[in-house]
Amino acid sequence: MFKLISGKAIAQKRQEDLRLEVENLKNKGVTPSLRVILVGHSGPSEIYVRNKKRRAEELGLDFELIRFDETVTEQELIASIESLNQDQTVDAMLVQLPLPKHIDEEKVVQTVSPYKDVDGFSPINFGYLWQNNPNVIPSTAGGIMTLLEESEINPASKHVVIVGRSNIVGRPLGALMLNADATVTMAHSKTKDLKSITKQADILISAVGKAHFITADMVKKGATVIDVGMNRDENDKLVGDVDFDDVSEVAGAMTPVPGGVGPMTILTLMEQTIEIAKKRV
Ligand SMILES: Nc1nc(=O)c2c([nH]1)NC[C@@H]1CN(c3ccc(C(=O)N[C@@H](CCC(=O)O)C(=O)O)cc3)C=[N+]21
Repeated sequence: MFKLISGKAIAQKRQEDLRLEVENLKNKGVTPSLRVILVGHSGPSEIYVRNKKRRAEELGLDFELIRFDETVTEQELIASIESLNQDQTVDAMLVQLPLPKHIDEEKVVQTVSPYKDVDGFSPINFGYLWQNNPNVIPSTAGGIMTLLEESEINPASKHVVIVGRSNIVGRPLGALMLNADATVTMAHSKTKDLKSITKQADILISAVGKAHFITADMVKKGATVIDVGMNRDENDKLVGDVDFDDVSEVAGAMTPVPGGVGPMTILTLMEQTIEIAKKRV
């Protein structure tokens, strides 16, 4: 029996509860506010940010996009973050990644106040997460946990294999899975004989960024497969890392792209913005 896990449907279902929460907060005089800093005009970032804006507005959040040209200096960017750190009307912010090469991403991420860091990328929030005492968590990883929970797939005592070790997905997801009592294997580009490892996964998560990367021969029968990839194929169509038609023949449950992890990322971002704002009440 094969189950398609629709992140889009789960996010929609939770969106209504969130809207009511925002209404409640507004009645208490608090409108959760989110600022997104976007540098440059890369196609994918434009789409992700547009989706964030749309969801935020549907919920009635105070949302503002702060744009910089790709020639912005590191100093200018940091000054803008520092002013948001000070701004009492701002609950939460994030700097859309990746940044142009002349800007030190680490330095930028470290400038965001840990209290307003809705992405959970600041070293302090990362540390809390790895100590099994999470505060704000990276939204893609958090969204995947919600998606599994809503699908009644409990990672406890399961073998979870994560392919990809980025700071925005693989690493934080590893921590969340460990916190949820999974046995975790983190595989990556230097892993030898990847297939022998992915084949052992009860839950396989791919966050690699290569179309058709995960094929049926890498998947155990009945496994849950979560696709974090956002790639363009030969025909410029949005596809994940997982060869969907091939893998759906062996997997027990799977997320599609689009409509899988992406909408859950945005939902988690909204949830966490609201959580931060609640502290003001
Ligand atoms: N500081 C920071 N925080 C992030 O959360 C962050 C980031 N940088 N950089 C890039 C990744 C990627 N990401 C996505 C958000 C929405 C969709 C999304 O809405 N996807 C839709 C479709 C999108 C489309 O139509 O292209 C879907 O999967 O159904 C995908 C990916 C957030 N990220």
